[in-house]
Amino acid sequence: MPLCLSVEGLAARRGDTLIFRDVSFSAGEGAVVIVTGANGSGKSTLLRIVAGLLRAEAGSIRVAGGDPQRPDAVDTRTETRRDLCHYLGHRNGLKTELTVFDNLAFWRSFATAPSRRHGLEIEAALEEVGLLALADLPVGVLSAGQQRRAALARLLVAWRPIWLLDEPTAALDAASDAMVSRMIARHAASAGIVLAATHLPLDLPQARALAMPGPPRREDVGGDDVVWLDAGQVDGPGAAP
Ligand SMILES: Nc1ncnc2c1ncn2[C@@H]1O[C@H](COP(=O)(O)OP(=O)(O)OP(=O)(O)O)[C@@H](O)[C@H]1O
Repeated sequence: MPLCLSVEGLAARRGDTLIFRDVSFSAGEGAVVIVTGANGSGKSTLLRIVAGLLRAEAGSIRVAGGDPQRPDAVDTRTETRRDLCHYLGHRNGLKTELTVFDNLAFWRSFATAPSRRHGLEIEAALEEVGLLALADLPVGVLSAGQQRRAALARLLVAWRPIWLLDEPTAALDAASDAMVSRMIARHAASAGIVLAATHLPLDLPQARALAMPGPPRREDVGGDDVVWLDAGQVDGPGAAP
């Protein structure tokens, strides 16, 4: 059965504020979903919840399907949602004092499931993002755009089926935007799933938009009487349907 990420009736609270509710979508292999919405509408929050970094207020997230016999060896019966996702947040997730190569060597060993096919070799990933010549420099001396490109190379050195990308083109020049579009298209074409929040239009004809609904009005959610599901009812990682 093909891999599928399904989000149903998701709601999120930050502090005392209900940021959004009733967010539902599903994304199968090859899907690219672009999350759109105003500043503060909850795009980052949504990605962090799907990544398993924040609890939802209500709703369910399921990753089901996958075929352990295929070369990508995705097994949603044994792997957690966290294992299946690559999350690229606003921060790059790189140690500034380590070289670009050593950062990627860490991510390659950390993010690769033992049974899973490997991603690209580090040199190939660096070539892909145009950083091969800078492999031996500490990340801290790179420009902001170069650091973002090194972070994008993280996605390539360990293959994980679901990419969760928060403003992946932040700090990148126009030519690099096209590189990100290419990376996303290639990942989708190799049975991956991409959920990306971005303010920039990416050149991805197959992408679908998921517009964040904006904060619910108090009268729409029943004022103080509203009862939200316990966050524990959100399905755990890798739950079967
Ligand atoms: N730790 C927190 N405590 C309280 N409120 C928070 C916290 N983190 C985020 N928020 C609020 O949650 C809302 C959603 O933030 P989020 O970062 O998900 O929005 P976004 O759509 O990604 O915004 P942007 O387009 O500006 O990146 C914002 O109003 C933000 O101020």
